[in-house]
Amino acid sequence: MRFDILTLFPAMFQGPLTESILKRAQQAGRIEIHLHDIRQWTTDRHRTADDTPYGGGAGMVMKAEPLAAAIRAVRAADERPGVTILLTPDGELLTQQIVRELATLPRLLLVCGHYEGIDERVRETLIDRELSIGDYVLTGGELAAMVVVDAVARLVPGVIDSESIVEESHSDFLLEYPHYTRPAVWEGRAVPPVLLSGHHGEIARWRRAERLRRTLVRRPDLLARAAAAGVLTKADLALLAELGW
Ligand SMILES: NC[C@H]1CCC[C@@H](CNc2ccc(C(N)=O)cn2)C1
Repeated sequence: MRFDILTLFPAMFQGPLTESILKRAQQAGRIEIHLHDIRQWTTDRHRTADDTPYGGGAGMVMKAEPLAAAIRAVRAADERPGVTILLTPDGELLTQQIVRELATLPRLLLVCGHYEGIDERVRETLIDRELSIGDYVLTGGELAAMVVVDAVARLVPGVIDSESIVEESHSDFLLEYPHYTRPAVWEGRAVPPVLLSGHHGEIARWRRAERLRRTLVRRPDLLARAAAAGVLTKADLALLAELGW
């Protein structure tokens, strides 16, 4: 899978995309990440990428010409079809379901805005989808783009071992079961005995019950979505009834 990131600050991506899992995934050729400095497509001496807003008001707006030229040039750089996404607080809220959908694409172009926004005419003509990582405003779209790359890349086959994806949080709307490792007793707190029993069926049932209980307590909204999606078994529903759901 190929990611193209269009930004005014490519250097911001050193670190999250050059360390650990994403670095290894790139070295293994599972994913490609290409950074593009939007200023490369400015044409004036001052390399102007933003300007004052029509209608007045504070702040600056990203100019249409450089951004449009950058998007068109980057799209043309690879024949794989891609979806062009603007990261913005006004966008559709990112969920694991959307992440899974994006992970099936051959290519993603992520546009990182800055200032007060980007010229609306670019949004109307060249942006396919607008996504938000949450209801808060950041200084730029770069951190949001890193979140999207991280969440999507980890679902690309071969990037992480597929077992750990099966029962993680939000995979089926439910939260994760609690995790433990050695020592068996830590500061007087013992690991739940069932996990040391070696009874794999009981362990699976205990973990499923923990996922349901934690989701009920912490994120009842997700439980409703799980029920609507039909991912709750009869056993799940019986247990939830016991828990008062
Ligand atoms: N009008 C402000 C807005 C104009 C366009 C550029 C963004 C950059 N900042 C962002 C980007 C994304 C998110 C998010 N929640 O995904 C938050 N903040 C700021």
